[in-house]
Amino acid sequence: MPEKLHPKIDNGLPRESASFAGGTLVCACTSKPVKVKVKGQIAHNHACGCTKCWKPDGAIFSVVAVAGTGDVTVTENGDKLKVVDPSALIQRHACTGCGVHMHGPVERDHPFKGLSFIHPERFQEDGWSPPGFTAFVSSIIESGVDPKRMDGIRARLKTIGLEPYDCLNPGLMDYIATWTAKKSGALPA
Ligand SMILES: N[C@@H](CCC(=O)N[C@@H](CSCO)C(=O)NCC(=O)O)C(=O)O
Ligand SMILES: [Zn+2]
Ligand SMILES: [Zn+2]
Repeated sequence: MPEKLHPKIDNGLPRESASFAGGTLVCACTSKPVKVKVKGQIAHNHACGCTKCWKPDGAIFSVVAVAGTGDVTVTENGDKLKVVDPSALIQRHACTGCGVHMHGPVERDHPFKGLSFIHPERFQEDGWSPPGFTAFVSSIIESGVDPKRMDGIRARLKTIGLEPYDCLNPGLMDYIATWTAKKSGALPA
């Protein structure tokens, strides 16, 4: 039996649709669900093994992507949202009814400032861009995964096509380093 990682990746990756122009994220509450509108296609979708990202029951990875904060609007029942950890870089707004993280803007001076982290599996619509890599794989041990399972889990991620990284992928790490170099003057701004 292959390792079960997340329901949206265990049986093949979801298909992107060229016509997807955004959609509505809905929490898991059966009454008064929180709804969040996202304009446009999402970017940098990935599986994440960190302890901070919201995961559905039984999953050892989350699936998380970014959208411009200006393209993310809470449209219904926003009074149910509460920031999980106000000291964190990502201000994860969780539903106090069901626990789903609905959006997570980065507001601090950081390369990701102006981006919001969202969980595309909560879209009512299909067609969002599928995850393309896995971040923070080693961090699943912090959630209690037996280190002996790691070889099997990394092998499974590679089979699915989600290259495992222990931080972010080269594209995002270069993005962060470029921002830092421009800030320090090591590269022209
Ligand atoms: N080992 C830690 C890692 C947590 C972590 O750094 N998470 C990343 C990735 S989240 C989505 O890619 C991060 O950027 N966090 C910023 C934040 O959480 O505000 C752990 O597992 O807890
Ligand atoms: Zn909810
Ligand atoms: Zn994470």
